[in-house]
Amino acid sequence: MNENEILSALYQTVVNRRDNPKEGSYTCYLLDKGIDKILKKVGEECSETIIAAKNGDNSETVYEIADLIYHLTVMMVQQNIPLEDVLAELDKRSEKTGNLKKFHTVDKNS
Ligand SMILES: N=c1c2ncn([C@@H]3O[C@H](COP(=O)(O)OP(=O)(O)OP(=O)(O)O)[C@@H](O)[C@H]3O)c2ncn1[C@@H]1O[C@H](COP(=O)(O)O)[C@@H](O)[C@H]1O
Repeated sequence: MNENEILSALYQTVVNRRDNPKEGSYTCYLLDKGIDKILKKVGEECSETIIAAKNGDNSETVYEIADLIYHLTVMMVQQNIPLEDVLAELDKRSEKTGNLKKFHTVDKNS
């Protein structure tokens, strides 16, 4: 699969699982459990990503980032957030450079 298509294919798979539940699907299990379970998993995978990065273990970090992206995708579908909205927001930001001042005006020492 083309690298640029991977995120949208994952998103579409999750939408398909929501619309056509499949036995044995982990995605269906999460969607069935609901938002609290999904957010708990997002938090867990986020923490595991942080720990892997802190340990300097890049292959473990890559694995945890993939877990995090998957669980964020399930969250987006559950919340009816189109992938295009996130991509559009990133694209909008890419038009602007030199953002340091705007984001760091409060504490000059941090
Ligand atoms: N990318 C993923 C993906 N990443 C992680 N996982 C699953 O996420 C789960 C997380 O594991 P954990 O050990 O943290 O959790 P657990 O103890 O198994 O379960 P709980 O804590 O959630 O109860 C594992 O079962 C992984 O297999 C994923 N499951 C599915 N996908 C994608 O979703 C598609 C559809 O999968 P199904 O919905 O299972 O058909 C797959 O082809 C993939 O593209």
